[in-house]
Amino acid sequence: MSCLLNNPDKLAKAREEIDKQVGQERLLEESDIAGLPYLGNIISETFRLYPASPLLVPHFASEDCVVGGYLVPAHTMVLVNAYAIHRDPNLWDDPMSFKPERHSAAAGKVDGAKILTFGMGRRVCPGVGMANRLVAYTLGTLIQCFEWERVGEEEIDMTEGKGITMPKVKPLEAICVARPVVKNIIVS
Ligand code: HEM
Repeated sequence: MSCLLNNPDKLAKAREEIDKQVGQERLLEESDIAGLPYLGNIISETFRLYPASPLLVPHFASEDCVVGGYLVPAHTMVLVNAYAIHRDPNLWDDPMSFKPERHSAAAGKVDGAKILTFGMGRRVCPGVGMANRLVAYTLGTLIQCFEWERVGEEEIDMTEGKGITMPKVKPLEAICVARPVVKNIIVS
């Protein structure tokens, strides 16, 4: 939501997609999510720039192994810096910009190996499907039901605080105004 408030054109595009696909007469449902690719692109782009677990979870080499050409001796703790990989200019065009369009089918499929928000391989997060659905369902419903605006002219402060899940230093404050669907649902 912070990224969208700093990029109102992207928020408007997501709202248009939801209005076209779902409308204002009923609430968005889980089954609508597959038909909302732009919403999915927004979530992928947010997970790229702000992975909730930027160093994933510590791994431990039980025996000597070679990863990407580097010897990892037995009993070494390995941390994967997903945050740095997701902002690596060798991997991403204009890496610091919030561009959901880069994940679109039209832009070509993003190599899944470049996005490590949920880890990868044998210990990949088993909750990935549930997490993606919940985030899409929640964000999609917030966009469908309310007009969102920044409190003032200033951009939302995205400064990252201390902590393993990268909290924002300044919690998000925003203005929301109910859209017609809220009245339609409550009245009916
Ligand atoms: C946005 C939400 C979530 C994010 C970003 C996330 C991210 C991660 C990451 C980075 C790991 C470590 C992968 C690794 O070892 O390299 C992990 C592991 C795990 N996650 Fe999630 N997760 C999310 C939601 C969930 C949900 C909803 C569940 C359960 C319903 C879940 C259950 C687990 C479990 C059990 C593991 C340990 C897997 C293992 O070590 O074999 N996660 N998650």
